[in-house]
Amino acid sequence: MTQHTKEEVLLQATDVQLTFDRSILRDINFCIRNITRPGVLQGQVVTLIGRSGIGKTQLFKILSGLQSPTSGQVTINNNKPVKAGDMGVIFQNYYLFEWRTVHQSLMLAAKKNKALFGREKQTIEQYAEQFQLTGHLNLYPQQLSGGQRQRVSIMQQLLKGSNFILLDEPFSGLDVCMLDKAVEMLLQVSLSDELKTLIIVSHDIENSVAISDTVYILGNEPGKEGATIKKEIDLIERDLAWQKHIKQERRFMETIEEIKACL
Ligand SMILES: Nc1ncnc2c1ncn2[C@@H]1O[C@H](COP(=O)(O)OP(=O)(O)OP(=O)(O)O)[C@@H](O)[C@H]1O
Repeated sequence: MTQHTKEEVLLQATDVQLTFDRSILRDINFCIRNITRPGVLQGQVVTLIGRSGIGKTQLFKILSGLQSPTSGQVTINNNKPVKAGDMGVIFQNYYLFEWRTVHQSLMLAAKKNKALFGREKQTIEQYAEQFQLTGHLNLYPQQLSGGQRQRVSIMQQLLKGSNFILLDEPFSGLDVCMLDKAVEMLLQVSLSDELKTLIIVSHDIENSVAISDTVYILGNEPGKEGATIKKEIDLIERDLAWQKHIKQERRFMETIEEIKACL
């Protein structure tokens, strides 16, 4: 197993319940901790998996502070209840301001981040190079491909300085080639900054697990209404985390089969 330590709590969900006309989510408890490895500073990548209609989007909204649970709470950064705006949220359609150029949108995001004061332009250029968008900064969103829009959305959140980035179906609508690039890019984001925590909600089990260190499977338990965390898989303990070509390994495929059997 890769040598590592789990340190302070970054996010905690405690007894989260969500009820509409029936129970949707119940007894959701989990904790995301900062992980350190000797000589490596990096963030966490957590994936939430569950079959269609189970409650992933509802949990995503609760984690991002966009919806209040019926009871229970989600706290971040030393026990503060999460509120809308605390998290960088990247929705499936990569919403961008269509009337602004990429550079204008990115500048707006950078200006919100006091830590970048005076270095906004330079930081945008650095990220644009890293995300292969240098030649696209003066284009409007409608002139970009799906993959490029996705990269601009992620850059926006990084520039804003969001330490938590929630991604709803980050792999949908991407072709096979772009998929590999998206996986690589998210891995790069998580490995490039110890403070970033990526929380991914996805149907794409292979690709999301390939970049995660923890997987939570949301599901129903027999005789109980409402979904809960049925299983937590620690990919670090299984030595499946942080490896670029993990998808080709048999051990990885076995874990994927285990997850599918749990859905
Ligand atoms: N406003 C609402 N009122 C009542 N029930 C709702 C409401 N919004 C969602 N639901 C129900 O909550 C459940 C969970 O929905 P959710 O969108 O979270 O599922 P999901 O796991 O994200 O599904 P998918 O993978 O298909 O997107 C569904 O059964 C849905 O019908």
